Amino acid sequence: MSFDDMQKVLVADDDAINRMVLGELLKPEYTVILAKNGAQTLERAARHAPDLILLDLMMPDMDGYETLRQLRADPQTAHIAVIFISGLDRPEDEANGLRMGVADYIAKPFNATVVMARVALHLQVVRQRRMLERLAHVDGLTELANRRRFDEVYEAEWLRASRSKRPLSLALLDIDGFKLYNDHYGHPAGDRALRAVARTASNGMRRPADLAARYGGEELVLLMPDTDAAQAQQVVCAICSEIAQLMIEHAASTVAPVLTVSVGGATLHEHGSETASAMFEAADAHLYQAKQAGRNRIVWRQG
Ligand SMILES: Nc1nc2c(ncn2[C@@H]2O[C@H](COP(=O)(O)OP(=O)(O)OP(=O)(O)O)[C@@H](O)[C@H]2O)c(=O)[nH]1
Repeated sequence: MSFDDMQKVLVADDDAINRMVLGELLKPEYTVILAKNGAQTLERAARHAPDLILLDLMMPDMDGYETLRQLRADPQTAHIAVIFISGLDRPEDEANGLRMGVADYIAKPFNATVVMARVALHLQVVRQRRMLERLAHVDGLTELANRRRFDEVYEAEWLRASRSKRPLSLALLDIDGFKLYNDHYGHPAGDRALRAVARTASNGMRRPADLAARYGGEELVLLMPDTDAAQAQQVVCAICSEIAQLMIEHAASTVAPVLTVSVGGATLHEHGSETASAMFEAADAHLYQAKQAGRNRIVWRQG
């Protein structure tokens, strides 16, 4: 396992000896981040995105409860698993912590083997949760985001664009004559071609906020926040050329000797007053026009 693959544990304790003991204990197996008070915990949690926080309940200035409340209030740190560590073995502290959603509660003085076992257990839960989230959001064949993920992101980006009056571009990309391709080369070859097109589309998206998703069958959707129509068409045009340059033979195509795609696009502009679904329908109508006009082309509208 490389250093980067190691899960990160943040140890928050005002007592230097406790920090050192816990740090030394965890260091062989995890990347350890130390914090000596609540404020440092919040700052380091946001900066390092640890997988788990061991949080001392009794700290001066900001105690564990308040630190936890502030961690939960920040979307960046809200989902980090927390284990409370307390010098007082009081059942009400344990109950309060669990009620506030902490994963576990360890009473001091702690036993090293038990601490390690509990940390390992909760980090395993974190890994499993991430895997489930990934499975729920990723399309198995193409490994692009799936339709559910796209719907979530599109809704959020559309609201953000309307509020900030920044442009938002959306493109629907559909393989030309894919039924003929499957009929001619077989379904497994169709799957391979679809994966290659998906990879090319995804590689062609340049910014971190861009999203390529599989919308259905052989239809992909590309979402480009903060991108105007001219910029988006440039990106999409480059992706279409890359797809043609894959030179995936398509002998049955009525369009070209290689696999091509058609694209319908729409851009939400500063003055746009439509809804997210109307914008999607506009892109879909343009895809239909691109197909009607002979395929292997892009039709775009600026709204
Ligand atoms: N191999 C493979 N084929 C798929 C997959 N999803 C959808 N398809 C096929 O894609 C084809 C889409 O057919 P149509 O909607 O008629 O579109 P088309 O043949 O591409 O024709 P145009 O889009 O009009 O150019 C169907 O034959 C589907 O079976 C998939 O995951 N793998």
